[in-house]
Amino acid sequence: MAERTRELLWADISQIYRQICEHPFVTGLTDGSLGQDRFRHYIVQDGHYLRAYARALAGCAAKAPVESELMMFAEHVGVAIAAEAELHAGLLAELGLGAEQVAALPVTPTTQAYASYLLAATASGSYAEAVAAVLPCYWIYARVGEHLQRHGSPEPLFQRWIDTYAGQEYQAVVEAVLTVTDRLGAHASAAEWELMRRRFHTSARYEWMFFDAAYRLEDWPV
Ligand SMILES: Cc1ncc(C[n+]2csc(CCO)c2C)c(N)n1
Repeated sequence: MAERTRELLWADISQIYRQICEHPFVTGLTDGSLGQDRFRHYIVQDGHYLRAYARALAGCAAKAPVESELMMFAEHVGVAIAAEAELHAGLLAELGLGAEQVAALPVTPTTQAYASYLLAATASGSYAEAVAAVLPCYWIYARVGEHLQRHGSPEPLFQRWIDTYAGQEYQAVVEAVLTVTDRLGAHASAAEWELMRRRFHTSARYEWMFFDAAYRLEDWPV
């Protein structure tokens, strides 16, 4: 039997995934060496990212051909806004930042680029393209969460973040999206399959860049 879409897609980004696991931001979460300033940068930018991501998921929901998938993506919109916002508010309070201070911190270049890319891909592409674009966010975090859980973190703040993505509940969410992806890939034309691969690969690159931007405390150069 031919390989499933998920295996073909993952093969394209396995190198990027390894580079994420080896990135000093990610290794710093488990060995405790990640500075709080870098984690704070990440969490603030992630708040901005999640608001855009929720809209990208709403784009997937709007394009879904069946009600079960419309409901699934619509539920994930709620999760991205509510559950993660709660995690962020808790983490930011512990990092000494209030909601007003956070709102005053602008979107930085990589966040802007990734968010804009997702919104464009989900607004202008087919359903299959849209799902391929949002998939790395779900899938890479599930894999990174599992990876980090095996090591654990000496820093309770980092461990809380790890627990969110390594949990069974979250892993089941990702499996449901992968099931949709497999079906879309199996029915895609050659041209549409190439677009799915490209969207998936580009978003995976942005996932690496997102960690890297936080590590560099990225800001606008001008
Ligand atoms: C840059 C970045 N990429 C992925 C995630 C993880 N994530 C965000 S929303 C969502 C699905 C619905 O909850 C998942 C898995 C993140 N937080 N930040």
